[in-house]
Amino acid sequence: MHIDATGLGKRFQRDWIFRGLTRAFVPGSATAVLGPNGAGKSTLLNTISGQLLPTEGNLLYTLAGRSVAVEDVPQHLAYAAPYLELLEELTLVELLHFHTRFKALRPGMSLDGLIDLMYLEKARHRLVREFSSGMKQRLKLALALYAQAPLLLLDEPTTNLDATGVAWYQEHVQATRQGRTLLLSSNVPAEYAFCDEQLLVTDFQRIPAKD
Ligand SMILES: Nc1ncnc2c1ncn2[C@@H]1O[C@H](COP(=O)(O)OP(=O)(O)OP(=O)(O)O)[C@@H](O)[C@H]1O
Repeated sequence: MHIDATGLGKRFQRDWIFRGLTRAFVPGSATAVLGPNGAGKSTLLNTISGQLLPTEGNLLYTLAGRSVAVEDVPQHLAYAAPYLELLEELTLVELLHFHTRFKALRPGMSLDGLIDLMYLEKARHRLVREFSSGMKQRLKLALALYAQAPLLLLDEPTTNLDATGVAWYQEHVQATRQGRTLLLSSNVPAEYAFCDEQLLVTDFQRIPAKD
């Protein structure tokens, strides 16, 4: 998906979180959205995903040469973030069946294939609520990475992962990023080292107020 942000700004009450952001995000690119805690990385991802309305500026989405209305962006989007919860009252297999009714897996990937690559074969019939935080994170990431979605947003993707989990993430993000538009919010170099673009949110916080 091609995304054109023009003069994008977001304000909560009187505070501008970012302002004057003009940038294109293109298929095949991976952009690391960087900045210290509270800088506005998640706010920017949520604005680009269409879940938060910008206070000013425009976002235009184009897919295969056709414009996409902001309300239709979710159907083209896969999003993994610490604040997006899993349905923990389901078993792993139940959750995968439920989730993939709304968000199909990419061609060639099956539910069993996904369970295998997450190393969760023994947990097929366990409630997700009983998973460790690292198992839950691998599940969130696998659902996003292997979704059939041209726009991929990852917020702090290695949260709760140990060194093996981080290596697993690096392998699978590389295996699935081709042709997608990827934005990744992070403070951890191991998460974003592969990204070809960087966007420092604090660069968009010193814009003089017009009002
Ligand atoms: N719904 C909201 N209403 C008011 N203020 C908000 C809201 N959401 C976020 N903020 C504020 O916006 C600022 C940016 O928050 P955000 O979560 O985007 O930062 P972040 O860079 O992702 O931080 P972190 O690295 O800690 O995850 C913070 O000051 C936060 O308190």
